[in-house]
Amino acid sequence: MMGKVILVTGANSGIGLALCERLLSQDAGLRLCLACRNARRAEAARSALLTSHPDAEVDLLHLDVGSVRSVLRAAQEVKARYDRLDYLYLNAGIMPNPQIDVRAFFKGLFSSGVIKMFATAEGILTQQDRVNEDGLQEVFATNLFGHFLLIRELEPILCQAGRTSQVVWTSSSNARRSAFSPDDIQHRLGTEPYASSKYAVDLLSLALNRHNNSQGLYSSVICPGLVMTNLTYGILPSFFWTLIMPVMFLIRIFTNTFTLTPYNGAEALYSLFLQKPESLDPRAKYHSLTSGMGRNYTQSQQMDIDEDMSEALYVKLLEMEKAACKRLKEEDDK
Ligand SMILES: NC(=O)C1=CN([C@@H]2O[C@H](COP(=O)(O)OP(=O)(O)OC[C@H]3O[C@@H](n4cnc5c(N)ncnc54)[C@H](OP(=O)(O)O)[C@@H]3O)[C@@H](O)[C@H]2O)C=CC1
Ligand SMILES: CC(C)CCC[C@@H](C)[C@H]1CC[C@H]2C3=C(CC[C@]12C)[C@@]1(C)CCC(=O)[C@@H](C)[C@@H]1CC3
Repeated sequence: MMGKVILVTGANSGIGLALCERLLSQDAGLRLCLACRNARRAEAARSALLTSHPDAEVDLLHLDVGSVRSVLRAAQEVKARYDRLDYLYLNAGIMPNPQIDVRAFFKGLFSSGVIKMFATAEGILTQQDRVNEDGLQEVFATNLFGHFLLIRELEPILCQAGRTSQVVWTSSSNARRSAFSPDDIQHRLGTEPYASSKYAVDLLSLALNRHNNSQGLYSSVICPGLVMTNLTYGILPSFFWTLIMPVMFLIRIFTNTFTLTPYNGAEALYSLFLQKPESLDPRAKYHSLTSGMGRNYTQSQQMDIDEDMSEALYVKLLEMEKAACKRLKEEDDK
């Protein structure tokens, strides 16, 4: 019989790769599937993991989570390869063209909300989104919709009698209700597509629990804190982050959300792996935190979400799923 199978999206770098490393260190008998869009980067990640865990079973799966066709293809492949899926880590994410509002940053620095600003980036960060080949907003498609389709397609192996499975989303403390509009779930009209997409992740996770717990599928969300990865190197160049690292360690004394390394950032993802899914709170976000002394831990915090909004989003996503599949079928029939 096949051992536990874990699929991680965006596994070739940053937090996703650190999670894979930590999972294999805990249990070398796991079967890991790295779902990545770039074959070269995926192969490099696999080699790195096999260097530290030579006997591990590490598979590669081509998945561009921002493309409907790629998601449907990848899901077929997963169902053909594995007869079970125990953990699905939905970690791939993007923040294109980020911009810091320098004036708002300095204003925030001398306000009572300074700690919150460092923990959530509220009011100082915007992005420029674009429309992808499926006609969807790219941030929404990558951070949320592609992952939603993947879950829906993988339901037959996620929801099996007598077994539980766990979906874990890498959300963010940047997720904010005021950045999300139920009438514009793709955030076509605003300048905070990242905050909107992560808030939608929080809402969707709640809806998934409502609809799927009875079939053994559980969903949770985590925030890794501020971590130095390719995503943050897109906000400020890596040399700048290195230059201000002493300041960052200083800030960590006041806000334990500056986890900084991918290993620390993966703490909450890893801690959920060690817990029974039934014992987790569907309304909580699990935060990776690191104290001023460098101690890693996970702490849960109640999310600012409600059932009605989460259900409304779920219904809209189901409609979009139908439309997307219909469109692809028509394209194939041509
Ligand atoms: N770093 C931080 O401070 C924080 C990060 N997060 C979240 O953590 C998650 C991981 O990001 P992080 O490790 O920081 O950044 P990285 O950029 O290092 O990792 C992102 C991963 O997602 C992959 N990815 C992006 N787009 C797609 C796509 N269309 N299809 C498949 N894979 C894709 C990337 O692949 P590729 O290498 O090909 O680009 C990469 O492997 C994201 O969801 C992010 O929003 C949340 C809070 C804070
Ligand atoms: C510390 C330095 C002197 C100045 C850094 C200022 C900003 C660039 C950072 C302050 C708070 C940071 C932050 C994020 C990005 C960089 C900051 C805005 C995130 C938005 C990165 C991605 C996430 O998902 C969030 C959890 C981060 C929240 C804090």
